[in-house]
Amino acid sequence: MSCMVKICGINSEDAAMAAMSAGADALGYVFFPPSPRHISLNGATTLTERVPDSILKVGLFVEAGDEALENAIKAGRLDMIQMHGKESPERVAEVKEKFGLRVMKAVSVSTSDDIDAAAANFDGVADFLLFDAKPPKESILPGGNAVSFDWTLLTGRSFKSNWMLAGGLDPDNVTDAVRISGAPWVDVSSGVEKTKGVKDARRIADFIRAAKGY
Ligand SMILES: O=C(O)c1ccccc1N[C@@H]1O[C@H](COP(=O)(O)O)[C@@H](O)[C@H]1O
Repeated sequence: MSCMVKICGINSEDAAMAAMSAGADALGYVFFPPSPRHISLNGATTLTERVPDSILKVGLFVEAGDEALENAIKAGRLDMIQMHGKESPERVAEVKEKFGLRVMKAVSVSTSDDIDAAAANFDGVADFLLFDAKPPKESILPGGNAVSFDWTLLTGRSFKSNWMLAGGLDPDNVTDAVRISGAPWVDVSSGVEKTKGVKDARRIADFIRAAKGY
């Protein structure tokens, strides 16, 4: 078992270095001010200078407008836009066309109907689908809540778009998550932190080792 890994919520040089030296395939920058992982445009510019082109730089946005996208794309030299709000299929297609970048659409999952709806609306429209758990009612964040969903909902499913599994993954459960779901990619934030918004180098390394089956 081996899969590709995105470490999300990278907001310090230590975190970026820990992820890259452990073998991360993609880094995520959160451009959503309410998040404890939020990174400024200047912060993204500084970090990106240390990231080789071989590592995918993904900007996470929640219902962002064109100007915010444009500024962050330039600052972080982004390769992919992660849309983690209630964006429509039309908006996904528009952003792809306007900015010429890959787009990943996050989908909140609690039942198989949610996966069917995502497939109907976004499969083949977004370059990547990102299956994440539905946020708890009290959360102000649409993701990054350390909540998982039933991975068997994805067992045996295939999509035209590439896809990632997210939500409550950590070094202890990612092996099972990949085996059960068949995910080609995993995405993690909370599960590799020591405190909210602060990444833990050891947990990042353990997570990547487990996901890739080293
Ligand atoms: O990480 C955040 O703060 C965040 C904020 C707003 C939307 C999404 C966010 N994170 C994404 O949520 C999933 C699951 O994260 P976790 O591992 O359960 O903490 C992941 O795709 C993050 O990129």
